[in-house]
Parts: sequence; C-alpha cells; structure tokens
Amino acid sequence: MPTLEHEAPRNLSPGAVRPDEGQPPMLRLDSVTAGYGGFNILHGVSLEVRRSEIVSVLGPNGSGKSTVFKAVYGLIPVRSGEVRLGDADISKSGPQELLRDGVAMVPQLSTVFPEMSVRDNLELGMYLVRDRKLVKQRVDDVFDLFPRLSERRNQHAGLLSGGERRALEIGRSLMLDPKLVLMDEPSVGLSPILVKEVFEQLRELRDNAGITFLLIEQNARSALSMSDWGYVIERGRVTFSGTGQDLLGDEEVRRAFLGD
Ligand SMILES: Nc1ncnc2c1ncn2[C@@H]1O[C@H](COP(=O)(O)OP(=O)(O)OP(=O)(O)O)[C@@H](O)[C@H]1O
Repeated sequence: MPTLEHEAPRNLSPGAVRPDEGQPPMLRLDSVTAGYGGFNILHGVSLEVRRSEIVSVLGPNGSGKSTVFKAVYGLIPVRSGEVRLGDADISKSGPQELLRDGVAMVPQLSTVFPEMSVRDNLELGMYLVRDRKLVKQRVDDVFDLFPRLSERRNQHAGLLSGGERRALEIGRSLMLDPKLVLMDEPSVGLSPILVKEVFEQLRELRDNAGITFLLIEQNARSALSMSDWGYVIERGRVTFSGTGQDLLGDEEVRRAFLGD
C-alpha cells in the first residue's frame, strides 16, 4: 500500500464553506492522542464534523480509523488533546453519556437479531425506555424514513437482504433520536448496488431528518462521492482533508487510495 507523508495535513478545499462556519462544530477532535497499552496509535488527530454533514474517514488498513471512533465514543481513553460535542468537552464521556447527549454508534459487525421481527429489533434500540407511547412513535418515525422496513415489519429480520439489514441497524440507531451517528463501515459486505442504496439512505436522512454522519469507509470511492467532507488518516495522522469531490479529484489521493 502506498503511503503519503506530509508535514501537515493538506486541505484540498481551502475555499470551501462548511455549514455553520464561525459556530462550534458539532464534533471536533483537537490534537487527539490515543492508543492501546504502551503504544499510541493516534498522534494528534484533529478533525471537524459540522451540522448536517456526511463526513468520511478513509485510509489504509490499520491506519487508526476505528481507533478514532473508539476515542470519540469513550471506548478507549483520550490520552491528550480534546474531543468536543458543540460547546461540551466529551473527552472523558462514555457510550451511555454520549447516547444521552445525542450521539449514536453503528458498529461494523451485524447486530441484527435474525429470529426477532423487524419491529422488535427496532424496539431494542429503546429497550431502556418505559414510555410505550414514545417507543411506538419512534418505531413509526423510523418506518416513515424506511418504507421497505415498514413493509417487512412483522418478518423475521433474518429474512432481510444485506442492504435491508444495514437499514435496520441504521434505523435502530435512530430510535433515541440522535443528532450525530458514527458508522463503522456502513457498506461492509454489501454489493455495489446495495452500497449505493445505503449511501442514498444516509443522504436522505441528512436532508430530511437533519442527521449528521461520521463514517469510516474502506469503499473510498463510493464514500467520497456521497460525502460532504473527507479526512484521510495514515499511521495515526490526518494527511489530507477536503470535500468528497476534491479528494476524489486529487491525483495523489487517487493513486494512493483509489487504485488509479
Ligand atoms: N484492542 C487493541 N489492542 C491493541 N492494538 C490494537 C487494538 N485495536 C487496534 N489495534 C491496533 O491499532 C492500529 C490501528 O487499528 P484500527 O483498527 O484503528 O485501524 P483501521 O484504520 O480501522 O483499520 P481497518 O481498516 O483494517 O479496520 C492497528 O495497528 C491495530 O493492530
């Protein structure tokens, strides 16, 4: 795998205006260092996600993409630097606190329960909420956003196609009405047509429900073509950032990451 070394991250879209410029970003990592045991994997990662953006984190295997998510979600400690959600420092928050603050995470591995119905799988997204009326309302909201899940609401989830299962996982993450969803490889294991479908769903959710997404993607070309902004991470450092289109159009990025 070719690697790209730069002194500082290269912003390929210096003139681009991102939403709410001048306001605190929805999510901001500022010089974050994190790792495992005696090793640091992230060496001062800084990135921003602005309201209603779809932002992708790309990079070679083992470059630290999942580690960024774990640090944001409080699954490993932030050793130095800061993670902020709007005005709040969330560097020390764990998953429960983040969920309460409106941040959901969809992990890479399938978490659908195949023997349960589509509806029951969705309800699991709110299993701690006792207010049945609210749960029903949220299930209906998710079915409004995903008509194909609605048609299959009483079927076993195991009968869904790969893309529909992914939609169910995304739908379940929306049950607690998050403002920001972190998704680890939404397209993993899906055929190119289904990848396109899943990304289109994310864009619809962004446009219709105002949800912001931060994604990790191996499928760099699809991710960039559907993302408002992207960051390339190599060996625990951000090396490139820019609009999806500008990253897609950059020769160095194309050669190193898109197989051109
Ligand atoms: N729990 C762990 N303990 C020790 N080292 C780990 C752990 N998880 C990941 N690592 C190491 O951290 C580095 C970055 O891993 P990470 O999973 O963040 O990369 P990634 O960019 O998401 O990779 P991929 O694209 O292959 O999923 C790798 O060298 C990996 O071996």
